[in-house]
Amino acid sequence: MEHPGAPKMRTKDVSVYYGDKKAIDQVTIDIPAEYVTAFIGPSGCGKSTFLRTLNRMNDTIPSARVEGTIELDGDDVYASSMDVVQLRARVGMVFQKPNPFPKSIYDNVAYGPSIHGLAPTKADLDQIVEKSLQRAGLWNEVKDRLQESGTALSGGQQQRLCIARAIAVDPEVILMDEPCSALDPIATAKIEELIDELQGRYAIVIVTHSMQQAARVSQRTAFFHLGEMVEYGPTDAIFTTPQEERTKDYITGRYG
Ligand SMILES: Nc1ncnc2c1ncn2[C@@H]1O[C@H](COP(=O)(O)OP(=O)(O)OP(=O)(O)O)[C@@H](O)[C@H]1O
Repeated sequence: MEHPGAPKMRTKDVSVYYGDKKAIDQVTIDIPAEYVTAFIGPSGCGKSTFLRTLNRMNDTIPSARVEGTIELDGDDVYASSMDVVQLRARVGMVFQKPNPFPKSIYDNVAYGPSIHGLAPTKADLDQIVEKSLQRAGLWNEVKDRLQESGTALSGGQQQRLCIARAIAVDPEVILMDEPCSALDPIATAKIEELIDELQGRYAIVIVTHSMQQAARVSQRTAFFHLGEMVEYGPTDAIFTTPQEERTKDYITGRYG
């Protein structure tokens, strides 16, 4: 790695349509390899839509169409040769509502590495499960109940389980779509601490409604408005010396 801000993903002139409606207009951005990048902006401005283009989650929406180019370490994400299952292991995703599989805690984490052939033996798999749960800050809370259902955990624990599940396949990028919006303040603080610990190991992109959260967890912030990326830069600069009028209006609470 040349420097922490070196790009992991690059998008160029990315537009996204739902049918005839344009939801994202020509977004060009470099996502740094070792930073947390926050996407902020008012409701409906396209943050989630753009996030989902990065690992082709929009493929699951029949009316969605993506134009422009997106690269992951120089690989064209939308190339016909791109294996989407592999892509989503390299670019993992954590959703707004924790969505563990209705399986044991162990199986939730073990499933990905098993289907991707990352664990030749049961001992290897055990080790991946333990390491992933540790990294997700959940190991101590669940180590004695790995066979219990993932859905029996609290909301905050379920979200950390989903992060462990993403980590287990050794991703390069983790996309988080408002990962704390269904959580209480204590569970939210734990996820924010966790993001801090994971920073540097993975490129992390987080969509958040909370400017405070963006300021706390990210090193880079992109401000979206009406499908455009209006401004992008170091988080401190976006919040203290925004260059664009629309960014200024948003961070001072004039709309949103
Ligand atoms: N599956 C879909 N089909 C059609 N239109 C959609 C779909 N998903 C989103 N949109 C539209 O695309 C635009 C951007 O939505 P998106 O959810 O990406 O914005 P957002 O900034 O993430 O909003 P929020 O913060 O409220 O989640 C909105 O006008 C929305 O109505």
